Formats: sequence, C-alpha cells, structure tokens
Amino acid sequence: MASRFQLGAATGQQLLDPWAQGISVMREVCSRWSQLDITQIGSLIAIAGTVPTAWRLLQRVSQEAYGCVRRFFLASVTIPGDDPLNRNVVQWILANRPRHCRSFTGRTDMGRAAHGDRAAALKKSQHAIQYLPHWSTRWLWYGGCLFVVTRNRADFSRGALSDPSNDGIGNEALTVSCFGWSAEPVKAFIHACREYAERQTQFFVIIYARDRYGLAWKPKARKPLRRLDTVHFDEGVKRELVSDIRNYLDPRTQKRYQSRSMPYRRGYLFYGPPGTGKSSLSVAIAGEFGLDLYEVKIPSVATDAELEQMFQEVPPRCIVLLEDIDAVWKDWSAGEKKNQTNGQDGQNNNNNNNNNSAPNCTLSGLLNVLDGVGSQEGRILIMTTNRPKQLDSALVRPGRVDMKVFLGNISQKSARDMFLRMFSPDLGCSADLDMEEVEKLADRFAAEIPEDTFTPSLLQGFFQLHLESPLNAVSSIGAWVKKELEKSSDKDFELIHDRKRS
Ligand SMILES: Nc1ncnc2c1ncn2[C@@H]1O[C@H](COP(=O)(O)OP(=O)(O)OP(=O)(O)O)[C@@H](O)[C@H]1O
Repeated sequence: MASRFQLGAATGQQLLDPWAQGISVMREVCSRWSQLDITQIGSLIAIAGTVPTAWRLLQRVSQEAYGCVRRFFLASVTIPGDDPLNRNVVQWILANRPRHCRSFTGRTDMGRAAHGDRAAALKKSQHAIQYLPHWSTRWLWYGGCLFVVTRNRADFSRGALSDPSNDGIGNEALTVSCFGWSAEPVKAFIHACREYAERQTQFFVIIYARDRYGLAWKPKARKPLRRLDTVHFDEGVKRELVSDIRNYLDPRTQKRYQSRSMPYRRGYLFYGPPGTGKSSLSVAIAGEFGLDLYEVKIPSVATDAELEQMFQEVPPRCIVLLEDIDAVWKDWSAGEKKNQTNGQDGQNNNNNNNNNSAPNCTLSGLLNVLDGVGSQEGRILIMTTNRPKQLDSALVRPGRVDMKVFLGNISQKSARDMFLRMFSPDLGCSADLDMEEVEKLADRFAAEIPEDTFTPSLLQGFFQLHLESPLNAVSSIGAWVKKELEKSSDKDFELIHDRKRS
C-alpha cells in the first residue's frame, strides 16, 4: 500500500516522462525484493565489468613476476622434445606423480591389444585405452630442492599424441628449473631420471625405428631380455661369436683400433633358412651386452641422404639391424629389368621408383654408410639373410662383414636343449618330475628328431601344442615327425632343404 501511495504521489512531470517513471518503478521493485537501491546495482555491474580486465592484468603481473623470478632466482635446463632424456624425465615424473591425479590424457594405445575383455580381444581392431596424467607444470621436491618442470604447450598441441607411433611419453620440450644460482641440482635431477629409466629397461631390449615421417629414431618396442642359451645353434660358433663381440666392445680394443688408425666398427652376417633364429639371436645379443637395437628397414628409406642421416644419428654403442638384406636389392633389380623391358628409362630407378618393393636408396649408398668417411664408429652392424649367395660381394667383404654366422636346421643336441628349456622343473609345468627324469625324457625326445631336418621354429610350433606335459610331448613326437617328413614331399619344403644344402 505504501508503495502504491508513493507511486501515486509522483509529480506530474514524472508521469509525463516514461523513462523516469520506468526507473522509479524498477527502483521500487528492486528495493522491495532485495532491499537494494537500483543505483547500487548499477555500480555493482560496473565493478563486475572490470573484473576480467583486472584478472588479465593480474595474470600479466604474475607472469612478469614469474619471469623475473626465473631470470634472477632460478637455474634451468631445457630438454628438446625428441631427445631420449626427455622421456627419462617424463617417466620419472609419471612414476612419482601425486596419488590423486584427476586430470588425464586419454588415447588409444596402438601398441597393445585389449586385455581382460575376451570378447573385445577377439576383435582385431580393439586396442587398450591409455590414460596418462595430463600436466603442463609440475612442482616437485628432489634431493632437498624444489623443482619446477614445465612442458612446452605449443609442442603438446601439435598433435604428437595423436601419432599412433608415439606412446604418449615425451615429445614436448621440457624446462627443468630449481631455485638457486647453480644448475648443478637440475643436472643431478636429470641424471637421476636417466638412471631411473635405465633401471626400468634393464630387463628389456629397446628396439628403435624411424618415426613415421622418417625424421628421428623413436623407441618402437621393448622386448624382454632373451638369454643366449635360448637360441639353439652350434655351441662352438656361439662361443666364438660372443667372445668376438665381447672383445670388440672392450674399451681397450677401441684404443687399439684408434692408435692404429683403423675404423672402430664391426659387422656380422647371420644367414640360414627362414625360422632358424637369426632375428632371435640379434635380440639375444643386444640383451647380453646391454645394447639397444636400431632397426633399419631399407625399403622405407627415401633417399641415400636419409640413410646416411639415420646411420649418423645412431648412438656410438648400439646394434644396427638390417634384416633380410638379400630381398631388398633383388626386388629392386627385378623391378628395374621389368621397367627396361617396358621401354622405360632405367636410370630413374635409383631414387624415384614407383615399384613398392623397390628401395629408394641405392646399394652404393648403403656401402658408403657402412664404412664411408662420415660413418659412425663404435656400433655393431648385424645383417640377416636367407640367401647369402645373392648378396653383392662388396656388401659382405671384410670390413663390412667381419664374421659370418650360419644358423641351420636343428640338431638332435639342440632339440634336447630345447626340450629341457621347455620342461625345466623350475617352470613348474612338470611338478611330479625331477630334473633327472626330465633329462631322460629329453633323450628319448631327441632320439626321434632327424638330424638337421626341421627348423627350430617348426619344432617350437610342436612344443606350443604340448606345453602342458613333457610326457605328452614325448609320446606325440614320433607321429609328428612322420607327418612332417611326409609333408617334405611338398615343393615348398624341398626348397628349404635345397637352400640348406646350397
Ligand atoms: N635357433 C633357435 N633357437 C631357439 N628358437 C628359435 C631358433 N630359431 C627360431 N626360433 C624360434 O622361432 C621363431 C622365429 O625365429 P626368428 O624370427 O628368429 O627366425 P629367423 O631366422 O629370423 O626367421 P626369418 O628368416 O624368417 O626372419 C622365434 O619365435 C624363435 O623363438
């Protein structure tokens, strides 16, 4: 009633002015509902309007202040995104992350199939989802110092995480800083990260391959260490090979080579029929000597210059693996001949060839990087082939290949060793049998295997079907051998035999 009376008491001038009348009505309503004067609300809105500007100002000031603190009170080390150290630091941070992390990056893990869900695992396309803690700045204590690690966000948004070959660790430049005038604590922290990462990989062989753009070496897989005694071939040759590599890696050998102006490099050729353990031996050697394996796939190397760059970027102590080297230039020459019969210009084939199987780099390009002037010293080169006779003699001459190792079909002794490895009482699969009994079974088993006839991979296939019981394996081996020998009348099998004999 009071307000109606007040409205009614408005002056004639106000009644004529609709704007003033509207304001006074709003003022009445506001004061009735919120006890506030509308003119005060206007001030509040005006103040609220200044908040974003004030916030931006505050951010600028804090950034400037942080910049000043960094410049005058922080020592820092920046690690490029593609450097292996970058991974080491990120791995350490992920392992020591706060327990209650709430912000993650989710991505499809292209490396592993889905675990646990059987139905999903049957679908070939199903991959696990990987959740990695999402962070751009991380504060942490290490060795009594406060550190801040910042990630370069520009790199982060460049899509590295959507690259299937990227496992989500590393790739963004990192800046590691700590309070103080000296960078020594930062260096100590980075060193600790590297030691941590090395401890994590000591039971694995890390296999590196070129990234999908062919620009840098990236870890492609890590394989559990494989002991050398799990690769069965001539024991004498194995001993000779291991002692040759041990001798080569001895630091005194490097000095001896250098003092005599000899290039410090060593090359090996593993040859033999398919499935005799050439790749397995390469991985086992890498594990035995604690070396990483750098895989070169010649057909996907675009040019000789790229091949040269790849060899220059491998570390001094590592194994460079060139698999099935015979297949590479054989296909190339076949493609060349085909083009020539088609009346095309064979000269163009060296680098820009449309034939998918043809390498884009040349044999002379490879010969150059293997022992050319700019070639990296200290690495071990392993080439594998099924057809050593088809290799260019320049590729396997001493200096490029210093030792040739034949891996052939399995002997009775190796078959016995394989049996013992499969059914060792330590594995718990033959709980009721002691070692002596398993050895007797191994003798019976080996007696059934014809000497140098089956590839070790074929025999491994047999074991895969009888892993649950050594007794079963022994009782089934006779029939299996008979069946496989009958198959030997197949043309393919004869080819393997012929290759072995040649
Ligand atoms: N000598 C061997 N000792 C133990 N296992 C072997 C041996 N040879 C092959 N195998 C087994 O057979 C499988 C294939 O072996 P691997 O790939 O090393 O042969 P490879 O000679 O490199 O074949 P390819 O020439 O076709 O590449 C592996 O699982 C490996 O464990």
